[in-house]
Amino acid sequence: MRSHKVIEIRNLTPSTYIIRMEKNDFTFKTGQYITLGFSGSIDRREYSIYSSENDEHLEVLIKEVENGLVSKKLKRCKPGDKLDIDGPFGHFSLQNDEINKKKFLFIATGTGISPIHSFIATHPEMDYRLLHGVRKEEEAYERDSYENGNYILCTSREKTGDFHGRVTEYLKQNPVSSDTVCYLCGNCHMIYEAYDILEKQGVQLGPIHTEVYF
Ligand SMILES: Cc1cc2nc3c(=O)[nH]c(=O)nc-3n(C[C@H](O)[C@H](O)[C@H](O)COP(=O)(O)OP(=O)(O)OC[C@H]3O[C@@H](n4cnc5c(N)ncnc54)[C@H](O)[C@@H]3O)c2cc1C
Repeated sequence: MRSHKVIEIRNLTPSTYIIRMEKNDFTFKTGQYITLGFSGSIDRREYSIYSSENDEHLEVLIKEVENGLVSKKLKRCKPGDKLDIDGPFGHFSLQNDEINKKKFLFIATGTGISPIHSFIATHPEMDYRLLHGVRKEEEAYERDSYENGNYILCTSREKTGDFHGRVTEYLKQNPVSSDTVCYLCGNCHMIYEAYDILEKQGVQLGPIHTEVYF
């Protein structure tokens, strides 16, 4: 376990924030996650790494969960506080031999965009489309990080996104070519449904990568 000093907190919405920490000698493969909590506390939770492999600091994107213990506490952390990190963990990662050869479709709901942000920030030259499913437009976390036209915001509660409806509805109306490599990250309902739709569209199931948050 390592202790990392908080550098800054970036509030993206009233409930969602990014914690930037010192990286020290921590290394990870883009797509992996850490466990995070205040130094000395036994309460820790898993958070995907938002920053790129090459950034000089480490960032996580967190949504405060109603009645949540750790996501609420971390929202109150301040520059200079020490956080304990364990990891990196997980196998949600890109295949080196595919990165510059394949077409990618990333499908994320809510903060499930975090490891995808890390993929794209680490490999900005990738050929990708990103479907981001949220309730409201304000949850389009730092959409300027993605190349114009590659990011499609699907809003289910407002008509303010690029598409009004869930990512799964977008997928049904906009079929995917079978040579696409798909990565899914977010809530399990979206993942199960999107998986079925992609299977019916003939996308080989091997290259579908999933990460279920809870
Ligand atoms: C591999 C992995 C990566 C993750 N990466 C991220 C990430 O990058 N950003 C992020 O914000 N979260 C991420 N999570 C979720 C995170 O680990 C916590 O579960 C979340 O922050 C809630 O913790 P808490 O202590 O605040 O809530 P808890 O005190 O554990 O739970 C309080 C209540 O909220 C419910 N709940 C728990 N988690 C959620 C949730 N995510 N949404 C809605 N309700 C919930 C519980 O069922 C419970 O009723 C990830 C989870 C996993 C497994």
